[in-house]
Amino acid sequence: MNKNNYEIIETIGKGSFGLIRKVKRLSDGKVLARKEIDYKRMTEKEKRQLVAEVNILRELNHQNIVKYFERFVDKDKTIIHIIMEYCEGGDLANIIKRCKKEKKFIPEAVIWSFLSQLVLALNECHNGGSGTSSMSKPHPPILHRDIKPENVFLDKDQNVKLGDFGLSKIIESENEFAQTYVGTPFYMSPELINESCYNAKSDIWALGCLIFELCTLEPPFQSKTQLGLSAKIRQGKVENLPHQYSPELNRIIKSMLTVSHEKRPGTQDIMKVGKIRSYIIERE
Ligand SMILES: CNC(=O)c1c(C)[nH]c(/C=C2\C(=O)Nc3ccc(Cl)cc32)c1C
Repeated sequence: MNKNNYEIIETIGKGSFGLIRKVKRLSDGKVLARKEIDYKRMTEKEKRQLVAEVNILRELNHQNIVKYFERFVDKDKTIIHIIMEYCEGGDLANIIKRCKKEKKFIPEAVIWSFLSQLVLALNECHNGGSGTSSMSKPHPPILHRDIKPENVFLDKDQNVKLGDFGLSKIIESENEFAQTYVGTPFYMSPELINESCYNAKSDIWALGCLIFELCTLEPPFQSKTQLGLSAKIRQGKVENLPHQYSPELNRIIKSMLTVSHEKRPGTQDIMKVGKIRSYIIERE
């Protein structure tokens, strides 16, 4: 297969990496998304990360992770094309933007549904394909490392899809951790500010920030300066959610924003929480 097997419908996203296009597969008319990455100016390390991203996507097969179909390289233009599932609902950053504009909060039931689906997606990554609704072959733990509203997508049925593993990493050995920090400063965890290692609980922190932002339409920690932001993250004081949200939702978000990553819950702890456990049982 090559890029001529697809017809471009429109450009749907732009990022540091390149473009995301909505395309139609000519063989059967299926609508898909094509991420186009120009590797011309990439360092060897960035090229290795790009190969890692594709290899990770190929390993993961889960209904809450964007599905990978194929990839091909256009050597003349030094562009790699990654074909993935199309998510008609776009990303959560746009949902948050629209809610702010319309001064509307997201209903609690939707928040629980998004949280449950993302915990299942992260469980798939962290626990090597052993989780519920996993269709992946067993694989080493995978850290996403850049969970944020721009990297979470919705399909036409309001199913949530964790996407863009552009900064993700396979942890090949027990003692291996991702060393350098990457990702979004707003969602940077305390352990990273203290120059510790990025680990699975750092993804949980970022997920807690994301769910908090879905409820309040603002990130939990904000400052005009990186220094001020780091101080607030280290302090870990989390405001209560708006009154229409339940104490149970407040509790689970605050638990995910526990400063000590050792005391912070992992995916399997969160999956035991009432409403999430019910969601999982109902879905099986
Ligand atoms: C304005 N753009 C959109 O609403 C939008 C839509 C309808 N889909 C997307 C993005 C993706 C999409 O539809 N499938 C994807 C697979 C992987 C990645 Cl990294 C991104 C996507 C976007 C950004």
